[in-house]
Amino acid sequence: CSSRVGLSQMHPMWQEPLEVPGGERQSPIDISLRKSVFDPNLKPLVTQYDPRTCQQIWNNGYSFLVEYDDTTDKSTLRGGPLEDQFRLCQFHFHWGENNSWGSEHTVDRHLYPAELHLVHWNADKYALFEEAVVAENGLAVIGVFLKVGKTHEGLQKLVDTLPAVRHKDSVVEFTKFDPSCLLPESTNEYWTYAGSLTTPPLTEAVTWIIMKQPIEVSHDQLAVFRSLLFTSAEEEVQKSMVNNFRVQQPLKGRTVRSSFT
Ligand SMILES: NS(=O)(=O)c1ccc(Cc2ccc([N+](=O)[O-])cc2)cc1
Ligand SMILES: [Zn+2]
Repeated sequence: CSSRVGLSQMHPMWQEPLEVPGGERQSPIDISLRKSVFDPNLKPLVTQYDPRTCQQIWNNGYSFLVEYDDTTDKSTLRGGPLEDQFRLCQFHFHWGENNSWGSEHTVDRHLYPAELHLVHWNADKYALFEEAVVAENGLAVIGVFLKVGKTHEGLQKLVDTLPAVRHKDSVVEFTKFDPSCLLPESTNEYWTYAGSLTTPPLTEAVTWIIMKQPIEVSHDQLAVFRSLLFTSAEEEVQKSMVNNFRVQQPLKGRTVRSSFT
């Protein structure tokens, strides 16, 4: 998908801008269980992902992105808090240097070792990803927490490809991958709130949908994530790609809704 737009200004430890102009709905946030509000009108999520739209994996110098062909409505998300149909553009992860931290969102301040983001844009309202990115609620990102446990069989195909994209700007073909294998069994229990991209350009265009149930991956699978590099092959000093998460942002009066009591 075309999320390559605007990535050039991104570099590993990009300086955290103190305040994004009009930053009233920044992400990530801490999800407080007692402050979230059950909304009985929230619908079940409907994902329809076609593995044939999976194209490649790209190390963009901040994470690795699995990119999908989003020129048709073959891989879509609708339902949940969403009014429109959204197209899957890419998914990527954020993780730490060890298993004690790495997620961007937290639940009652609980940190997970990693977090998956499935990025979708509103194809009912916009013709291109680039348009949706700057539009209020042009994007919908599903967040899934990762915890250390048994090996995730579906993830292993992806993990085996990572050494081929060790350096920044490397790309490798990656096909026939169905990202629904990375969703928890129950996708009916989630939190949702209005937020932003967690990396530049930090635009406030995202409806966040955070799954309550984490997925389990093995210690060794996470270790392969950490073998990736922020730096390109030409650079003398190689830097391990770890801690690629943003610090938590103020809620600023926003309400986090839950689809469950
Ligand atoms: N971490 S996250 O909030 O899910 C996230 C999702 C997608 C992107 C990719 C991206 C989104 C938009 C742009 N842009 O408009 O220049 C550039 C890169 C960046 C960050
Ligand atoms: Zn992300």
